[in-house]
Amino acid sequence: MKMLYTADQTRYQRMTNEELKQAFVINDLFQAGELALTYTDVDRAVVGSAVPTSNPLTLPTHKELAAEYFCERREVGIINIGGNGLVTVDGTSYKMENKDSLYVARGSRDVTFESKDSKQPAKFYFVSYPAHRVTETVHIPKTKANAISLGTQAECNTRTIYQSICPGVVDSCQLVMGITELAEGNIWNTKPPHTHKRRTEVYMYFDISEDNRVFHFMGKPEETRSVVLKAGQAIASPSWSIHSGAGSSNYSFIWAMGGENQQFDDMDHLTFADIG
Ligand SMILES: O=C(O)C(=O)C[C@H](O)C(=O)CO
Ligand SMILES: [Zn+2]
Repeated sequence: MKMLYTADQTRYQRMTNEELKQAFVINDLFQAGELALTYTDVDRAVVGSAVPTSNPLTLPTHKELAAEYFCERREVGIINIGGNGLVTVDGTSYKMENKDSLYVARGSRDVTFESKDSKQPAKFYFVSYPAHRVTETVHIPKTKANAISLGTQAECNTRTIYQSICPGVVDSCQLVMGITELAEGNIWNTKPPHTHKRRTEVYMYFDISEDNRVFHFMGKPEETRSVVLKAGQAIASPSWSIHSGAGSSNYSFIWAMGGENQQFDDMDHLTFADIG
């Protein structure tokens, strides 16, 4: 398991592009036939992916978790961004179509990932946080997520937020997770930007072609930096940092949060007059 140690709110200001990427970006996700895991220092989020091809892949435990099995004291949110697949939790199999979510509760012993067709493999993305109580494992098809439409074409930020793991949909411990999809011709997410000191967040961008990029803005509002990301890369956002992006085309991203509360709307909103 890789470790991601993020930089603090003074040090990031002096970093080069490459140093910012090393401190905040996870860039080894979605390798065919592999399961990847990164343990971060943002609320102890573990960020990973599994792309099963001919064989199923199993969620392993690691020394850093100090646990007999991965979910002994952890919850996991999984979203499939690839072909149809299956996630099996302690003998129960859940069909995972494109953009379906699965919440895996603390105490689940065995978690395995499979693709229906190895030529069009499922691409499972997941984020895990420590969990303080045992809840239930729940499958959330995309159609069951809270769908919130935001933005305007004139401001290039027409988008739909799908909240699939959040209070009212799933009883989770810390985790709040979902997908934001930008409509064609729209490029801005999280506009205007915000922070939320109560929670940290991880964004993973996808559904953008190889020759396009998302310019992700991070840092203290008055001292922002951009990090240029391509499809399949994730970026950790400490509680003091804005997290917003503009793409060279439209795209989607998965956001996941952990921390003090689970209130999606508990944000410290900014205006562009606050951004430097
Ligand atoms: O486009 C948006 O706005 C978002 O997707 C916002 C994120 O979900 C977020 O940052 C929640 O705190
Ligand atoms: Zn946020």
